[in-house]
Amino acid sequence: MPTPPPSAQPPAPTPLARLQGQLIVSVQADDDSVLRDTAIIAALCRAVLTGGAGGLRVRGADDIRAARALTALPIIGLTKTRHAGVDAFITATTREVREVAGAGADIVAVDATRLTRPEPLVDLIRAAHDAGLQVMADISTEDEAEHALDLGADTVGTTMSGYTPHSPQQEAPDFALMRALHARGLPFVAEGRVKTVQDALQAQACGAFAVVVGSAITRPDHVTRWYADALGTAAGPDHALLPGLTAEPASYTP
Ligand SMILES: CC(=O)N[C@H](C=O)[C@@H](O)[C@H](O)[C@H](O)COP(=O)(O)O
Repeated sequence: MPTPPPSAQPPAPTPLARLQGQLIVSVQADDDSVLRDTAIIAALCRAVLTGGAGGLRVRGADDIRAARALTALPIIGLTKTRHAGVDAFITATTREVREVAGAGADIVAVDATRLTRPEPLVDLIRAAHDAGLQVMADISTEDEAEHALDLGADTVGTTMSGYTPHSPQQEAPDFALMRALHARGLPFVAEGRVKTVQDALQAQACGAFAVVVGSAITRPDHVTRWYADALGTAAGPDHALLPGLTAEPASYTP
């Protein structure tokens, strides 16, 4: 039977469509963490892919390239940069959008809050689409979500709730925001302080089309701190590590 012409074939699902219902694992390490090393990030990516992650969220060109070499599953890429005089820090410039695209991400996460920003959000969205990437707009409120989607973002993430002064400061994921987005028919990824399987299930029940879990899976230093603080046994690295060893990254090259 002859192969149908390309136009007759169904279009390939978009990276976001492939993430529907999936667990996305954010594999990032803080700059002052001993885990802040691309080889370690790559090993963590392999571990979570083995465990059943349906996608990855990865920061910085080197780590995105390392993740790309491991999987064809969707990768959400981002940068985190403190820009002089402004507050937005998640992929806030078109140069960084292109850097994330060049490193092989499928989706770019951009700061879509109303924090002060170096470049207009609409320019970031356009740059991403021009580079063939979908856009996940990281927001902290319903209004920010609506605005980002109006400007052409492909989805929003609740990532920034709790990290802007105008959103609720709380330990739990922002389920109220999730419910509000769902009630307005706005597509969203649940992200931010999803710490337990129960949290992830609740996020799904609130209408999330995918759930991102970061620290609870890939930041053992943070998770240990949660337990130690709760038990009242927290000791600093000076107490725990032998002289000469620090909690600083071993071989990080920015
Ligand atoms: C606010 C901010 O900078 N969030 C960052 C965004 O990429 C990451 O540091 C978080 O780990 C990620 O959002 C996942 O969240 P959690 O680690 O809580 O599961």
